[in-house]
Amino acid sequence: MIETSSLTLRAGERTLVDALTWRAWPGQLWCVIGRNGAGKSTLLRTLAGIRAPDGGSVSIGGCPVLGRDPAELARERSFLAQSRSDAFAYRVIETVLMARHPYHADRYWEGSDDHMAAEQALAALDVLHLARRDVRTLSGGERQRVAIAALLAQDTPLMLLDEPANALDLAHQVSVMRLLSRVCREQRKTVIMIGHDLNLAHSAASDALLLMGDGSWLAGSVGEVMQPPILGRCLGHPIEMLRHGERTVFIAGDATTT
Ligand SMILES: Nc1ncnc2c1ncn2[C@@H]1O[C@H](COP(=O)(O)OP(=O)(O)OP(=O)(O)O)[C@@H](O)[C@H]1O
Repeated sequence: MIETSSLTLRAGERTLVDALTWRAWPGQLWCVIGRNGAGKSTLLRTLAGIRAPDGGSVSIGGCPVLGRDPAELARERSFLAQSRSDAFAYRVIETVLMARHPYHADRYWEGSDDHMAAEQALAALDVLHLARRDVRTLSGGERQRVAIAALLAQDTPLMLLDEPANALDLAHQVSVMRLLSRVCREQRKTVIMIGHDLNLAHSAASDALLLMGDGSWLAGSVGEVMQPPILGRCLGHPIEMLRHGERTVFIAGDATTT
């Protein structure tokens, strides 16, 4: 479980998040929603313990994230950054095996269990066939799926993902959302992801945290907070919600009619 207490985040003169007191439980998949610059990535980095809060605190499993032993923290939470650069010619399998290092207390080399976890994660992301490739030769979407595979292989109770659907084609956007939803449900993990696609978010998430851009925020179940008037205020554009069979579909409304 991750929780924040009166968490405040600032950037220059702006308050991005004001006094966020919030909890996410095992089995929940939260989507963080807000317009560009609202503070979503800043929040996710703070939840991961990579950035210090400007006020308040973040705890994972009941212990503050700041000051935690890095190896211990890496067994508690994994983090997918919005972008990455590959300076070295690692093979795909090696980049995923690196995610297993938090489990190596007294050895450097990976064991057969690590190889199995890495290969299973690559297969789940449909990139096992790329295992021997130099990561620098991958397409943007392939590289993103390898990064998500590394997160799965890290096998932490809490997964934090900054725009996991970035660079993915439609089929992989849907399959990655289904995968995250499944690991949440079946393995009782907690997933917090940032996403700009309301339809993907609604299809996968159980809960949503809306950052309104002025420091205020709203947290609740998807049914409670993913409502057109609230989303419209959050995103600065009218949103319409349609029913299509069993599905809920969000579309951008006509700004000139409001
Ligand atoms: N060092 C800094 N000084 C001033 N402003 C900063 C600094 N670092 C970040 N910011 C600002 O903080 C705000 C929040 O940035 P953040 O990356 O968290 O936004 P975001 O909601 O993830 O946006 P996006 O949807 O574009 O990814 C942005 O307006 C950014 O320009």
